[in-house]
Amino acid sequence: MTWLELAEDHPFGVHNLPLCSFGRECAEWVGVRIGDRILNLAGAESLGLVDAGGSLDGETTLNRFLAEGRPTWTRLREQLTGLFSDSRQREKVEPLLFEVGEVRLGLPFDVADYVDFYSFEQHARNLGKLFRPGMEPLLPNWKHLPVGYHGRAGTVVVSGTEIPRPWGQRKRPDDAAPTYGPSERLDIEAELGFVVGVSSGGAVPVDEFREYVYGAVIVNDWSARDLQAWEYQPLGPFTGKSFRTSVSPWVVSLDALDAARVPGPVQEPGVLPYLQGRAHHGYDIRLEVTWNGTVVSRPPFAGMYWTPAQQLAHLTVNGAFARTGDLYASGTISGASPEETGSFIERTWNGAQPVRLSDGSSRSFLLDGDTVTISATAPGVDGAAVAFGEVTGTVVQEL
Ligand SMILES: O=C(O)/C=C/C(=O)CC(=O)CC(=O)O
Ligand SMILES: [Ca+2]
Ligand SMILES: [Mg+2]
Repeated sequence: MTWLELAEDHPFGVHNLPLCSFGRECAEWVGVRIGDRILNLAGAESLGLVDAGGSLDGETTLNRFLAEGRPTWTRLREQLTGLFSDSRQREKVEPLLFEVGEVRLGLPFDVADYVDFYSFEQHARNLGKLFRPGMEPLLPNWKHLPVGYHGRAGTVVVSGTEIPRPWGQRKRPDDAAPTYGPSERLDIEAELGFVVGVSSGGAVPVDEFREYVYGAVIVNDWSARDLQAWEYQPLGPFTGKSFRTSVSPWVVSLDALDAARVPGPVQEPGVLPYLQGRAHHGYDIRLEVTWNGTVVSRPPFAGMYWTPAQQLAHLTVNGAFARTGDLYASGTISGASPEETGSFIERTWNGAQPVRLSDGSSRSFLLDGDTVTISATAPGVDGAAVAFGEVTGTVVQEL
């Protein structure tokens, strides 16, 4: 129960409490969403209403708080639950509340490194068929390690940021030589991104996942398929993906996702010991992809082959540090049917089966002016959903 007059099952109720960076005029703070409002956490800590070791007071991004680690994360969650449940706190808390619709939402944390995996089997099979026709779609390493690459942290942007159509080299099938120009096959990738809080000195075992990772955001890994297809061999994605990557403004904690945990998939062949552990579990998170207002797919995260704990173990197994603010994305989420795919190259099967939008037009890849919005929810306690909010972006012509 809360004095905030929220419906019991509000998807941003006391069971969720996602963190953000927000601002008004020239001021900026860190905050927490409750219902359709945001509590100014920087202000709350400076007034002594919460205590996160000074990591919120005066801060405009979550990095210092994320670096504090699990005891502080748990304490803040308990303190906030207390503040929002105890009606005697109302008088002190209310002046620090802002309507979500009246603020500007920023990138919630400074992104340190950005890694993107390729961990959904159906997606890997689909892209294998589309990029390497006639070959075995799943390459020999795929079931032994979570395939991934390092992306570009500096071009991760918050939801609502415009996406200029990237230009680059592409080689059209009938052309003898590559040409330079705007991408003609601009696509999305619907993913979840996990946010590292605590820096590691090296390898993070599967079972220490919760000590290092704070929570998750929705990711749209915009992808220019024509640039990608021409440039990617043998080193992997480069300018076809590095131009922008959008994230949702709310960081949902692993604590809020406990009720959504599902067993990790059975992995056959078995994996090496460093990829094993009890924390090998997934999450039942359901995404929805909307193209100019028409829902075109509902990708199911629960079917992910490599789990977030295994991905972190793998990306640090060589002794690489994980750092506060690292973002590692799951890979495109694509279930078995076209209506569950997380990219348009799969949804339209390379343009062979365009999708019809509610305005009567049809699409294969993105046109200038198109808007894509990805939302996500997970089951929470007592039947109340945990919302991630959304990540949205509109493609604009680069002048
Ligand atoms: O198989 C390929 O060559 C293509 C791979 C990608 O496009 C990367 C990708 O989709 C990563 C992801 O799952 O998001
Ligand atoms: Ca991707
Ligand atoms: Mg990208």
